[in-house]
Parts: sequence; structure tokens; C-alpha cells
Amino acid sequence: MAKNYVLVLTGNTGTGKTTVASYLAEHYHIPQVITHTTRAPRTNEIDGVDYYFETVASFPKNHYLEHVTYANNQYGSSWEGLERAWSKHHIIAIVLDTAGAVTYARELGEQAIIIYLTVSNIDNLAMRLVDRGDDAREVKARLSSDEYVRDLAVPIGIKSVAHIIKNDDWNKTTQQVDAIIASLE
Ligand SMILES: Nc1nc2c(ncn2[C@@H]2O[C@H](COP(=O)(O)OP(=O)(O)O)[C@@H](O)[C@H]2O)c(=O)[nH]1
Ligand SMILES: Nc1ncnc2c1ncn2[C@@H]1O[C@H](COP(=O)(O)OP(=O)(O)O)[C@@H](O)[C@H]1O
Repeated sequence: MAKNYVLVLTGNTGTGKTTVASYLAEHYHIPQVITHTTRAPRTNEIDGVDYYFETVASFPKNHYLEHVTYANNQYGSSWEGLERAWSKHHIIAIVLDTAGAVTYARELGEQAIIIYLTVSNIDNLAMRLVDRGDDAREVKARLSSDEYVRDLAVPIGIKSVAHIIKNDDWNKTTQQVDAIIASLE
């Protein structure tokens, strides 16, 4: 039987994690693990598709492999979510902040394939978020959060294992992603 892998898409807000997850679903039928958050849904986000949207009271009722606070909201991923996705495909994807990526690398070892996305010019991130349609106040809060500053660099816990992709040119990004998938199949 093929070995199970989880592609951990990490990096700062707006670097393209969700776009890469959609590409993996479309081109490789790789399911994405849906995580839980107390953040309010953005326009076009659907409960149970983009996230399980929780309240501060409902969030702690799930069983988390890891959970974090990011820009004053809580986020968490569960073992059940991973197993559910692995029952569909031996390669699955999850979008995590860098603290979550460090936990996955530590807990899952070689099963966790870490992909750190970045861009050459970080000023482009604000523009991408506004173009994405994010609320201007949310963008401002996000870009001044401690977690945003932290996620500008690859943390030591994943530095030696992370595939680093500069997502400036989408065609080059897909070529790099394709090469990673080819190495697993
Ligand atoms: N550790 C961890 N991070 C998560 C989880 N779900 C989402 N994230 C991360 O939380 C951060 C904020 O996510 P979001 O509010 O959707 O904004 P985004 O940065 O624009 O995708 C991003 O870095 C996500 O990758 C989770 O379950 N665990
Ligand atoms: N290579 C790229 N060039 C230009 N825009 C991009 C590129 N990759 C993604 N985007 C756009 O940038 C915005 C943020 O991407 P997204 O995947 O939502 O980021 P994240 O999930 O990391 O916050 C989206 O509007 C997306 O369409």
C-alpha cells in the first residue's frame, strides 16, 4: 500500500497557500484537511468547505492534534480530520501557520512534507489581500500581528526540511509543486 503523506502548506498570509491547495485538489484530487477557526467567515467562504467556523464556546469541544492563536483568532486541526482525508487519498494537504508546521514536522516526521511559500517583495502581500477582497480592517490587523512578523522567516524547526517556494510567478510555482508530487508517487 502507498505510504500516507500530508503536504503542509505554510507561510505568511497572502503568499498563496490556499491557491496551491486548490491546485492540488483540481490537478491531483488531493483532499484538503479542513481545520477549525473562531475567525469570522470572509465573503465567499463556506462553513465545512473553507473552515469549520466555530464560536469561542464551541472551539474547545473538538479534539486537536495542535491548535494556535493567530491574529487574535483560534485555529486547530484534528487527527480525525487527517484520517478522514487519508481514507480518500494517500496524499493529503493542510494549510497551517508556521507554528503548526513545526508541530507536524515533529509529530509526523517524514510523513509531513513541508512547503513554505513566500514572495520576493512582501509589499505585494498587502495588495494581494486587498485584491482577494479582504476587509481593509482585517488586512491591517493581520499585517501588524506578531504572527505575521514571525511568519516572514522560516522557523528553525522546519528550516532543514522545508521546500521553499517563491510564489512570484504562478507557472514556476506549479512546476515546483509538480516536482514535489512526482517525488512522492
Ligand atoms: N496551526 C494552525 N494554523 C492554521 C490552522 N488553520 C489555519 N491556519 C493558519 O492560520 C493563519 C490564518 O489563516 P486565515 O485567517 O485563513 O488567513 P490566511 O493567512 O489569509 O489564510 C494562516 O497562516 C493559516 O495557514 C490550523 O488548524 N492550525
Ligand atoms: N503567483 C501569484 N501571483 C499573483 N497573485 C497570486 C499568486 N498566487 C496567489 N495569488 C493571489 O493572491 C491572493 C492570496 O492568495 P491565497 O492563496 O488566498 O493566500 P493565503 O492562503 O496564503 O493567504 C489570492 O487572491 C490569489 O489569487
